[in-house]
Amino acid sequence: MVTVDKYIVGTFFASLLGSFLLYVLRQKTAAKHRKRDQFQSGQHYQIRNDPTTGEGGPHSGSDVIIVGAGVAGAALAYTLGKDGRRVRVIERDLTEPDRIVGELLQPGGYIKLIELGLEDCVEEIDAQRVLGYALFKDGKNTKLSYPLEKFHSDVSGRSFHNGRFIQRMREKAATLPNVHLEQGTVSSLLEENGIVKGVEYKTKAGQELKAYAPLTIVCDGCFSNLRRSLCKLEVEVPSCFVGLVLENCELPYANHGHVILADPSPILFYPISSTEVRCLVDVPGQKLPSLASGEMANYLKTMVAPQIPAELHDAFIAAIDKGNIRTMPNRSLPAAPCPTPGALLMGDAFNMRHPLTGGGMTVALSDIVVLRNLLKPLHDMTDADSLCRYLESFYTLRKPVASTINTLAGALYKVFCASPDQARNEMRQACFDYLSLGGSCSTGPVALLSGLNPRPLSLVLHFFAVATYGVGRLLLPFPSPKRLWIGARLISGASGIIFPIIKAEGIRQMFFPATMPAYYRAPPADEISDSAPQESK
Ligand SMILES: Cc1cc2nc3c(=O)[nH]c(=O)nc-3n(C[C@H](O)[C@H](O)[C@H](O)COP(=O)(O)OP(=O)(O)OC[C@H]3O[C@@H](n4cnc5c(N)ncnc54)[C@H](O)[C@@H]3O)c2cc1C
Repeated sequence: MVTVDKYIVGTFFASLLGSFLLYVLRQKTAAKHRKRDQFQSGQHYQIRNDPTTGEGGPHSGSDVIIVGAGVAGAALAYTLGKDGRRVRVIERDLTEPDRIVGELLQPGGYIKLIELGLEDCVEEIDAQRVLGYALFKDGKNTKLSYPLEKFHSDVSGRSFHNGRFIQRMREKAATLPNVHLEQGTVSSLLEENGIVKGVEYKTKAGQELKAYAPLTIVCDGCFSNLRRSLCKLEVEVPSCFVGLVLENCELPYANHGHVILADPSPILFYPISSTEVRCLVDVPGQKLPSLASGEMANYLKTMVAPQIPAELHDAFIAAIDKGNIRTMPNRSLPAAPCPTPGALLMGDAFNMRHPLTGGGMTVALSDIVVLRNLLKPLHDMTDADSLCRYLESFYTLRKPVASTINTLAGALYKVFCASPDQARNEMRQACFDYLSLGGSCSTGPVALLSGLNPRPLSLVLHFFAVATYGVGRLLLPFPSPKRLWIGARLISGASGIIFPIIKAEGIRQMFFPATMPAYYRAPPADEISDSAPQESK
């Protein structure tokens, strides 16, 4: 009897405790949802205990101003905030972005996300795991898996709605008490004697304000208005992407990106949620068929639809008929900084590559890791000149990762485009067949593309292995003068593709970074301190 009583009393208290825990959990979840809703409507943000609002005067409260809270700005704000910096972020629009960019994060980028402590930002957004690519050409296809065997089981690519990912990062950054996120459009950098002291911006209410900090990091994206004085502007626009969302369809290879080597240029498909597939159709040049006149819908139906896998055809046509067709220019901008005391460029404002390989976010996140490590030992950043000299090493240290991803994107885009030139088409076919060989012929290039092994030398070796493979096939079993000639043009065409890109990246920085003096630059002595900012909890 006593045992039964004990059992009843025990059960009573256990259920009481259970109900209490359930209540606490519910309250927490409800608060989390309320906060998420506020974030999505953009109402949440406000400056907390920030003395620099308005004309606060030089460096009165922030260590760093970040312009733009997109992929780079939001991740950077969290990273520097976590390291104890007082960060002020000014973003033009804090509502959830709705864009066709930055939807596939390569596994190399996901690893950087882990290094920054931001990996939970791809959770709760219906992100999809990406395990590799499938390549389609002339009715044949081949599956190229990411070489993930040596990594933690959680590591893979992730694809998602860009806006949801960004909103999660903004939300996480704003949880830090020393990060202040506000809505405003920065109109100019405030410069005194060649040193950037801060920014001038307009608030949502139309008020014009100034903000000051020892370091201003400009992350205002691909259409940056502020980069003009901070880098050499050599933006190229080789093509545009036309974006559609396909619903209710299954990709031929689940959890894979799909690249169709179509005519005139590639078409991409990848999942962005459990029910949606993003399609990006590349259109060479800058002039697009008109959306308004229906020319675009006609182009997609007559020129593109016949080239896509049959499984996707109906959903593709339905997406065109639904009418939500978006376009974006595909820009490339080699990193060519004009080091300026008090300011730094990051993200697409600084460096862009063709988005065919989905490398932009990986480069941005990798750059943030490099910058974080450089800034970590610094206590005081007020000596703008010595900080600027020290940060020149950033441009060299970022090179192995950034230049490999950039070069591959530019070269692959050119190789994957159809061409009337027979030598170029041989190279395109050789590339498809080389990747289909499997083994290191597929894992090597995929490791480069995914950011898992971003080594410039490996890139050049694989690129010329493809060209040699193409020439070998032309010459075997019996070379003819015509085939010899095509082979020679193939090699010269391959060189003509890759060498200008490498030159723009900087041969020495790319292949021999350790020979650059900036590589060894030490932090300014009087700015290092034992009491460097502490990590925020
Ligand atoms: C069509 C296309 C598809 C792409 N797909 C991929 C992909 O699948 N994977 C991948 O890794 N990369 C992809 N990229 C590249 C990727 O989108 C970028 O590399 C990445 O978004 C760069 O982040 P960012 O923070 O520099 O710019 P953004 O994410 O664009 O953020 C810039 C932010 O600055 C704000 N801003 C701008 N001006 C001001 C101002 N004056 N004041 C205040 N705020 C301002 C903007 O509102 C915005 O929030 C793609 C690019 C294109 C063009």
